[in-house]
Amino acid sequence: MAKIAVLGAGSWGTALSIVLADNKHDVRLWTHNKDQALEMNETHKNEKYLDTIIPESIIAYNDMKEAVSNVDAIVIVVPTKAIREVCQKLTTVLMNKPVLIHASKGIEPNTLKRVSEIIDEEMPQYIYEDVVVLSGPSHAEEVAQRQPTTVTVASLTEEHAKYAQDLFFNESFRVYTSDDLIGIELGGALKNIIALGAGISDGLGFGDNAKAALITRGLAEMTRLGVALGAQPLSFLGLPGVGDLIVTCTSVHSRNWKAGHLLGKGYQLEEVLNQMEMVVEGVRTTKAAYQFAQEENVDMPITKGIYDILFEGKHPKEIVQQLMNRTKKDEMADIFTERK
Ligand SMILES: NC(=O)C1=CN([C@@H]2O[C@H](COP(=O)(O)OP(=O)(O)OC[C@H]3O[C@@H](n4cnc5c(N)ncnc54)[C@H](OP(=O)(O)O)[C@@H]3O)[C@@H](O)[C@H]2O)C=CC1
Ligand SMILES: O=C(CO)COP(=O)(O)O
Repeated sequence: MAKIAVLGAGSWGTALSIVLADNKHDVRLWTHNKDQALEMNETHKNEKYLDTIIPESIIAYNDMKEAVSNVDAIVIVVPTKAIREVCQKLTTVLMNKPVLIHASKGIEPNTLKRVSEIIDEEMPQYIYEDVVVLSGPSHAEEVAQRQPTTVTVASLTEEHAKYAQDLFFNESFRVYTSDDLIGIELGGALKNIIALGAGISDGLGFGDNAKAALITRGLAEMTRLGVALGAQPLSFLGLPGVGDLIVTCTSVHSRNWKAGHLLGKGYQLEEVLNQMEMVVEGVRTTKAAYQFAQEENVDMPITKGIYDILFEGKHPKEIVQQLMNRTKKDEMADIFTERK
């Protein structure tokens, strides 16, 4: 059995800790909030984030140095905007050389870095083994109830992807491997933009046809950007692509869908984010993908429309009109290579 520190005690960090504890690993769940660590150790609950009893074998820590002492693996599960800060702290306290696994889904605006690139940038590579990404259709609420879930892990080395697969794999949590680190990270990040769109569409009162269109054409533009950035196109047909699009665009659990739904109902972005108690990764990732698409000269009309709603104050109905009235085209034209 492995000794594993999970950094980030929100809904996803807690759910992944439960999977690892079910697999009999020694799990240390680190939070930057002292009261939350006390609550979890005393009550075995993390009420703000998950409506589930946490196995007693999971020990919560507020001291990162203690949490990561002599661990074999570290799972980083904080919002993308907190990755740099957590890696900087980790660099000062890490004594051995664990495998790093991350399960965060975002791209950083301005730098346009994926999470594994941020980790590489913030941490000297001699203090960790490798970075593995874990991604796929996996709402924390269902994982914590041991409902059947499938995800994909990817890294630059097969050995470390397989290691992560072994750590998490169990009868309700099926883990596949992939060698496409870029595609698996981008799929999980970019689908959040489309989930915002699906929520907006529902908030406007549109039905299943509009949502199916968003998912399908969203997949086309995710794939276009991904391929331009070096991802394998088939990865977008897998769990972190189509799978995660379906779950996030159609589930009441999705934070991105919920935020989009409020936007579609007419709330302003600031009001929406004030109402959400959990991270809505799609907002920052929309900015990053919009910047990326401009830089790479890739056509991403849905992403641009959502960018305009979020950051340019455009009304969602105006964006729907724009999207529907784009130039006529062949559905599969330049599906992977289209440039503006
Ligand atoms: N929830 C889900 O079902 C899934 C989420 N993900 C991804 O996992 C990542 C985390 O999401 P999720 O758990 O849902 O987010 P939540 O909003 O549920 O929780 C975020 C957690 O990170 C903590 N945190 C925020 N900033 C920092 C910081 N600077 N240092 C340390 N801890 C910090 C928060 O602490 P505080 O309470 O103090 O704010 C909170 O404990 C995201 O990238 C998300 O896309 C991926 C798959 C499924
Ligand atoms: O990535 C997720 C499920 O796979 C979670 O999505 P939300 O952040 O929209 O809840």
